[in-house]
Amino acid sequence: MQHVKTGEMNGPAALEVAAVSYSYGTKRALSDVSFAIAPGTFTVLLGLNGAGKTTLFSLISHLYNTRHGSISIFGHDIGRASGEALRRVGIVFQARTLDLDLSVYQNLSYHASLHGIGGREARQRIEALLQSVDMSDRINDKARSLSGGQMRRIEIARALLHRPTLLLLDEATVGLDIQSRADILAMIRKLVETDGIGVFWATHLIDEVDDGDHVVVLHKGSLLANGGVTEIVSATGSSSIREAFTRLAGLDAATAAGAAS
Ligand SMILES: Nc1ncnc2c1ncn2[C@@H]1O[C@H](COP(=O)(O)OP(=O)(O)OP(=O)(O)O)[C@@H](O)[C@H]1O
Repeated sequence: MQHVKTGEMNGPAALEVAAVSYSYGTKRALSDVSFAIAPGTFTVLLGLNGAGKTTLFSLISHLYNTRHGSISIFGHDIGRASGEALRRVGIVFQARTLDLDLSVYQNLSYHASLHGIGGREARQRIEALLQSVDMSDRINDKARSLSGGQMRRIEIARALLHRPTLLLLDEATVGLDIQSRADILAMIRKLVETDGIGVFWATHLIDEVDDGDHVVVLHKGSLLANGGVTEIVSATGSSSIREAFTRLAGLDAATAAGAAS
């Protein structure tokens, strides 16, 4: 297997993962993973099922303790200064997490109050965010009545309520139709452009990667590449990111094709 590491950064990284390993009992899920992502960029965490993406997200969000290695967010260590680190992060988990029996507004205002945001301020933020995810007309509807894509939009709005500077999304488009997938991805890319929010987008879908993206390639718990798409493509002597990924992960054609859709 080839390994590609590229890219330099000045100042504190939005996210720095240093020599992180994690095991479930005897099952090794992450092996000595190190990379950093710059503030305000769209970075793709690309890996097939079982690569370790959700495990890494669980460590970054402090659901699991990092026992080997360290993780910091804008220079704040997730173990030693978890409050400082986590208030800069918004997270959309792979599994659906809305309370189906509450309205859209109630789901969001509950989350706002967890962050100490209440009253008129909460209402204003909720209305502005619902507008930006194009869901204003559903504010009083029960979450249960929304489609999968609409629920994802509400989860994204919720993750942005406390104004994080780094947004993590774990397989955010899973289970959605092609149009909803494209809409959600475009919406998130626009956030990076207009609001300067950094995004760390985990996916197994190579067609979600754009030429200008930073990509972190994870395979069977190991980091295989970390850099710009064009850097990774040229460093592997490939003609596309799909071919680069196939080469890096040592995949056969059938497995690589499965990463397309
Ligand atoms: N709770 C657990 N107990 C034991 N092994 C686990 C557990 N969770 C994950 N694993 C294993 O750890 C490895 C990484 O899993 P992880 O869910 O992090 O990968 P992933 O890239 O998110 O995959 P997917 O896209 O399928 O969610 C896999 O081999 C998986 O079987």
